Amino acid sequence: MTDQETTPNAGWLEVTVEADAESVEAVADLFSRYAYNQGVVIEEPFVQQPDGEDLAVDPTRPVRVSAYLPRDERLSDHLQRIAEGLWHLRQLGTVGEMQTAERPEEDWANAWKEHFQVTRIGRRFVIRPSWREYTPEPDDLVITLDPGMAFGTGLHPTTEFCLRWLEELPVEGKTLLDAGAGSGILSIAAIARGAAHVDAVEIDPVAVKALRHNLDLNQVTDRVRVIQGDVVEVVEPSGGYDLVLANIISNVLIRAAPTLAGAARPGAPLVLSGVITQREAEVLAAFEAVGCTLQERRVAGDWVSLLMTREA
Ligand SMILES: C[S@@+](CC[C@H](N)C(=O)[O-])C[C@H]1O[C@@H](n2cnc3c(N)ncnc32)[C@H](O)[C@@H]1O
Repeated sequence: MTDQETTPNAGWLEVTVEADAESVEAVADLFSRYAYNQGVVIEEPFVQQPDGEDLAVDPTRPVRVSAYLPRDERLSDHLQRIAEGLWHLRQLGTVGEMQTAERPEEDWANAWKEHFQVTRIGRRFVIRPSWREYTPEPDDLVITLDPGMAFGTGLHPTTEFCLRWLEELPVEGKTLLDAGAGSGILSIAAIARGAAHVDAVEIDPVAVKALRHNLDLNQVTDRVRVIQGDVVEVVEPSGGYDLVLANIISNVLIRAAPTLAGAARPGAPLVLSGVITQREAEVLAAFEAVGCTLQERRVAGDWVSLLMTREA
């Protein structure tokens, strides 16, 4: 967590819901409106393979979304609103019943932080939560993160897809667009791989705060420009980027396809992530319609990532 100036003292109510992949972001958004410092934990049933190669999601474990609500005079009102919100979300997807658990005040620090361990992704990237020690191996590219409420701890398959592409694609000396930058994890990773410059676009002001903080932590503020706003409105469709990264939900990707395709220089790759398999065909069609060609697709459980190139 970032910016925890004061912590309420009356204890916490932890609320948890299990949801399908498509509903997770909406549930997390709902919880974040009432959670302390808008913090939400998403536990993806994702397991890292020992050989570091393949991604795998454990289908026997559901996705869990949880948050800590302060035990204050607004609690019952907030629970009511969450219950209403969950009811609406159940009309659209699979969202389980809300579970609650009392948490004493002293659980707070650990409850947040125990979820985030030092994690190796691919051969070289190591995600280090800012409160954990890590001694790097010679080739490691360490990304120090304080995820706060922003998406992007490296633990989510959609982020991992992008990190693996970043390890494989030519990045050195290039100019990148990170559309939907969240915590800034991909922008920082790109700079660690030798990118010359990244434009990091993020719509959510709370995420932008975490993003700036993480750029500071990694001392890359001079090479990453933060642009707050909707990617469709703030990105130049003639941007001439050498690589476009977009880990955003399908609806936004589809809407932003002309902008993102235009932003890539002719022949440049676009990495699309955040796509659930049910929406893959629509996302693909949207990008093909604006002159992009599929090069490769990777799948992990319900999630798919597409590597496309803009026509030369
Ligand atoms: C799935 S997260 C990805 C975060 C990070 N890039 C990663 O790979 O882990 C998607 C991010 O896109 C942001 N976002 C959603 N719609 C957007 C839009 N129209 N323009 C810019 N950012 C957007 C969200 O606020 C969220 O932080």
